[in-house]
Amino acid sequence: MNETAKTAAPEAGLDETLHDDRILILDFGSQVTQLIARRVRESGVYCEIWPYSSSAERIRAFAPKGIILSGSPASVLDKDAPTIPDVVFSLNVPVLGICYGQQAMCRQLGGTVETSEHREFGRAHIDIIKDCALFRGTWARGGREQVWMSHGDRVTKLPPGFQAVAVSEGAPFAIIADEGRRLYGVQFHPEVVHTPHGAALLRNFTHDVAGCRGTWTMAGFREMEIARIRQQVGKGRVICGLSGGVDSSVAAVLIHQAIGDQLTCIFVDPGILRAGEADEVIRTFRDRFNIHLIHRDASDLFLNALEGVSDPEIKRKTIGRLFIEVFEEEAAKLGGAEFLAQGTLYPDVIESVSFTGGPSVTIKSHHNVGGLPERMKMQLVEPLRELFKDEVRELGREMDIPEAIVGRHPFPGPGLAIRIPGAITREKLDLLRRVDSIFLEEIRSAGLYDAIWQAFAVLLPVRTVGVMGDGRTYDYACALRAVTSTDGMTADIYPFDMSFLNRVAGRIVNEVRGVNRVTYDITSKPPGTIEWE
Ligand SMILES: Nc1ncnc2c1ncn2[C@@H]1O[C@H](COP(=O)(O)OP(=O)(O)OP(=O)(O)O)[C@@H](O)[C@H]1O
Ligand SMILES: O=c1[nH]c(=O)c2[nH+]cn([C@@H]3O[C@H](COP(=O)(O)O)[C@@H](O)[C@H]3O)c2[nH]1
Ligand SMILES: NC(=O)CC[C@H](N)C(=O)O
Ligand SMILES: [Mg+2]
Repeated sequence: MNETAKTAAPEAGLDETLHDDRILILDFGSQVTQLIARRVRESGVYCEIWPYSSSAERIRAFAPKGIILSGSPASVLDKDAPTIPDVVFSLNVPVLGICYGQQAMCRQLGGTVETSEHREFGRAHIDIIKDCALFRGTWARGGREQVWMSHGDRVTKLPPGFQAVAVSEGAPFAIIADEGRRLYGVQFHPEVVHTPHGAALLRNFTHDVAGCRGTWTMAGFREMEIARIRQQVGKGRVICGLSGGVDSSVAAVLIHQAIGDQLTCIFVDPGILRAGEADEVIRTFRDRFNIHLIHRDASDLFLNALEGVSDPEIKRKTIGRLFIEVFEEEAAKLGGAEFLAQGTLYPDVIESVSFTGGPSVTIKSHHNVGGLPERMKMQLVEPLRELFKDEVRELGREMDIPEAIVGRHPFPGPGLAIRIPGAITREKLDLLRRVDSIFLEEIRSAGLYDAIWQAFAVLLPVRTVGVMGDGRTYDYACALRAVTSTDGMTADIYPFDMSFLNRVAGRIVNEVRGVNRVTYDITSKPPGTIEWE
């Protein structure tokens, strides 16, 4: 998805000694590998996800204190099934195999795996038959525990040195251990919330078994990153596209702390922002930070280029290209800049190195990435490329960035243009701004803003018949969308009370002349995406 991330990924590892407690997660393609990383980070331990096919040299150089093997859609019984690199077992560090990871470990170390009649998907129970370092303090012998399973294969014979420590109906070897070599395997998924004590189990692995101290904090990260930015940039000049959103604001403040006046931020008004947004961003930033900020009104440029464009991908690419053009123009006015700062986050990096390796399908081109590397003369500075969104927020709070910025819902660079299916017009933009403001105003006054990941309105390209004040109307319909999420990769709809939706719909139809119908989008992601285009 993210070309820039592709270039960042190979050396995404931290070479500093500040965080020498690190766990390596080898990805075999499970849908939930990212959750393993989240749980490990939450336990205060730095970790990275690498493809299972990573080279032995890289793995050795990373010097992990422990290795976790993810699940996989593959079966170890498949011809050409992915295998665990030998180096994993020669580093003398603890290893935890999860589901496929357990099965592959068993097979490679001399056990047997078979396809089972007794497939388990979803909630299951395991019986603990022995005590084990992996769950010391959490579970004990004799207990019956709830876990989440998703497997068709199972281990049927253990490799030498291993013992079963827990069993389930479908998996006689639900947890296995070779305590001497510190090798562990679980058939279930401790990383998902449906395994209630899964996080504690992973914490036991990283802390008690692997001996990590849990020193990964945002304060430590900030110091390390400031040093790294200084080293990369030297005396060079950096420009940072500042949207007022969480990622670019946190990146800008961090870079400013590192290199001060060598940084110039550029806020572009592309004419597709929400009501009052440009003023608000400029005011908040100028009041609060002493960072050089250029405000460029490029609304005519963007709106003229988007005239008559109805294809979502063409809209996105046009917007992406114009952003770069404007950044380059502004950089030239400053006498040139060697670096462009971006708020790339870890999910972008992970997606680009996913297990399949090959090009994944393009669902949508994010405005700030498509074609960037070939065109750019500037080198990228991406200080947040190892963080998840909630970590970025924590870092922002650590640096005293106001809650109004840190807690903001994400807003996409292509803005309202991708919330008006079909060609956009100034009239439609104006209608959508008014609908959107009412929706957000009501969300704020109901105290729901922070419980929602992102909320917005979409102006539909359909007119419907209505009756108002005994007269006929023939106006636009709109859709409201509100979702919960932790990283934007998957999302659930926010379950508003009907009375809330009623109130919002009533206000929209009464106050926005030109809109006479309101719907609520109840599609989760997947199968939908968050934005409509
Ligand atoms: N109006 C804008 N002016 C300048 N740069 C922008 C603008 N909109 C987006 N960008 C650039 O595009 C990048 C990606 O946008 P994105 O929306 O992912 O991040 P963000 O706006 O910083 O944070 P958030 O995800 O919270 O909205 C930003 O980090 C910023 O560098
Ligand atoms: O800066 C951005 N430029 C883009 O081109 C873009 N497209 C989607 N988004 C945001 O990403 C998250 C996931 O969105 P989707 O489910 O629609 O892909 C949601 O938070 C979206 O708002 C974008 N952000
Ligand atoms: N979730 C997994 O790792 C599944 C592994 C393997 N595909 C199985 O069905 O058992
Ligand atoms: Mg944004």
